[in-house]
Amino acid sequence: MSDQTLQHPSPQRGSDAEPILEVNNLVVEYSSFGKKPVRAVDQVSFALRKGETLGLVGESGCGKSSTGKSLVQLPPPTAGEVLLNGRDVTKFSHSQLKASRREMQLIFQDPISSLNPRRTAQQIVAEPLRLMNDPHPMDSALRALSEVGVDEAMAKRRPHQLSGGQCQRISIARAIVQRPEVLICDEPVSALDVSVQAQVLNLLEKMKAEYDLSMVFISHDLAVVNNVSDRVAVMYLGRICELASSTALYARPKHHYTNLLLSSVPQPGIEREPQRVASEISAKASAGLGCPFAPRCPAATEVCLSDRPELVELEPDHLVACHHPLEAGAHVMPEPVAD
Ligand SMILES: Nc1ncnc2c1ncn2[C@@H]1O[C@H](COP(=O)(O)OP(=O)(O)OP(=O)(O)O)[C@@H](O)[C@H]1O
Repeated sequence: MSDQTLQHPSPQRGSDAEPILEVNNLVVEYSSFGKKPVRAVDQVSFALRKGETLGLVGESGCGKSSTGKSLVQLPPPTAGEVLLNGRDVTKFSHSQLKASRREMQLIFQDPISSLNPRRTAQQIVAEPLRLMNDPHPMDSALRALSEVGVDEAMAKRRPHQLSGGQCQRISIARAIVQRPEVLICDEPVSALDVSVQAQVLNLLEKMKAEYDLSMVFISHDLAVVNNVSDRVAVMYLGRICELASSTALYARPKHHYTNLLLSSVPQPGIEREPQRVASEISAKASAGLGCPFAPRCPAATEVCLSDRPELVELEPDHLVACHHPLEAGAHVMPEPVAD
């Protein structure tokens, strides 16, 4: 298989697989002086099963990055639990947190700016190894870099002398040498040229299999998320609105927002009508009650404006937060609400 072709993820992990990470009622708020705090993440709960890749998808600003960063306490969440192997990292002391950071590594979107510009690739990867008391950190760094496809000549260069794809390989090596159990990848390929995206995704897959990692994969790109994930959580305005296996979610979405996202992926030869929404529903929903998607939802009714739907398991391993979930086989654009 060519290095540019996307390989498929490992076989799906069953719902009985043990969770390595459990997130309960996570809230992230940003405060700025004299202003009302912005609630970026609102009561988000999910479990990451051992060995799986869980995709986190949604439009820009829905809270994906805030969720990912708060898992590694950068910054810590405003409320909620983050249980790594059953231990709540939000309650950790400074030294416990330092030790646990190794277990959960974050890969950032912009690889060049996430690396120290004054260090060579080899020094960057050697740094955590030194902290881990590796007796030969520079040699080990070189081996780790070679494993991710960075040769000795490139290892002597600084980030600005390398391409985005090469820098992302260095970020992956820096994370992997710390032998994490969980990798949180925040839009790891969206800043890269399309031609190198598949190479980096394949490298992540390879590292995941080799080092027995579990992964949270954050992206706004539905196609990328589908390719790499065992299960997918869809976020809308700070909340998870649907969570299911990638096969079920893409073939039989139950939430109208997931359906809208899937329908807006351009398909050759298919033109879709834009959705219209009743102005009365828009006005009521902007009061902040009920379902956050109601102003855009073609199926919204009174109950959607007054009661916030909880995320419930409608089918085995398929969770939806909706008062009027789509029936099986309804993966088409529903009729818009009349004005
Ligand atoms: N440091 C911050 N201070 C204040 N508001 C923030 C901060 N970071 C994020 N936000 C706000 O929180 C909300 C969620 O942002 P977040 O970056 O988590 O979303 P996202 O889904 O990852 O979007 P994107 O893909 O565009 O990064 C947005 O309204 C954003 O403006």
